[in-house]
Amino acid sequence: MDHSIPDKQILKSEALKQYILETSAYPREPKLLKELREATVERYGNMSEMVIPVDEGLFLSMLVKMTKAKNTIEIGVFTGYSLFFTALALPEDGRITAIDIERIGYDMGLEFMKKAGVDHKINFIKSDALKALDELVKGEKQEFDFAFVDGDKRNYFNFFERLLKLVKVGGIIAFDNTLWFGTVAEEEDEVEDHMRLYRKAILQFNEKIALDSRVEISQVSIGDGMTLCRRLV
Ligand SMILES: C[S@@+](CC[C@H](N)C(=O)[O-])C[C@H]1O[C@@H](n2cnc3c(N)ncnc32)[C@H](O)[C@@H]1O
Repeated sequence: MDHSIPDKQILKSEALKQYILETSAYPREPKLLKELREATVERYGNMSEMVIPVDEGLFLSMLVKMTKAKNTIEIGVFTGYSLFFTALALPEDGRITAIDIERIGYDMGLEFMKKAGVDHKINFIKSDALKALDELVKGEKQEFDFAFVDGDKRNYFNFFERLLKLVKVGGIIAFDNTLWFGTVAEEEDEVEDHMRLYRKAILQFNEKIALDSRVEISQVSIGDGMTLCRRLV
């Protein structure tokens, strides 16, 4: 009999992903978030895949609560599914600065956030994220406790440099999609052309961040991969 320990690869199949979603994620998804997720699928079809999965949303919510974050920042809003999770997790006087180059998706999500009574926590900035971050760095000093980055993969390291100035020492900067649909572990010629540009950017980002002594990191195998960076200096 083979008693060897199997690989620590948790998601072996699509069926296992569905098991996680159906057993522990969907039953815990707040009603208005479910409505927003479904409305996003209806309006955006395949593009709705950009939204973080429900289990990752629940993880994000728990991170915000565990770190007792009050002032947070998000890059890449789309229809606001991850933003909504964060806004619900924040205390009543919490604040989230949300940046996206487009506003149309946010406006759709905002209707659901208003119904939940959390819209007052959100400061939406319609801008290219790098430009907005540079302005925040130059502007009146403010410290964020937590950051979630989910937009413009090519600029992840540039965002990281700015966020290191904006997030407090001990604060968390979380980067989404750091496994880029699993393509980080595939050869370039196995990867579809339209996925290659961001795959390359994510590969470079992952290598750089792994060696960066200014942060402690943890690569979490949830959703499409989430890398947590805790600022050390
Ligand atoms: C993956 S979606 C965000 C999904 C969202 N976090 C969620 O889970 O519901 C990425 C978003 O980043 C935005 N984006 C892309 N490039 C950007 C840039 N340079 N500056 C700001 N936002 C950008 C896009 O408009 C898009 O809405």
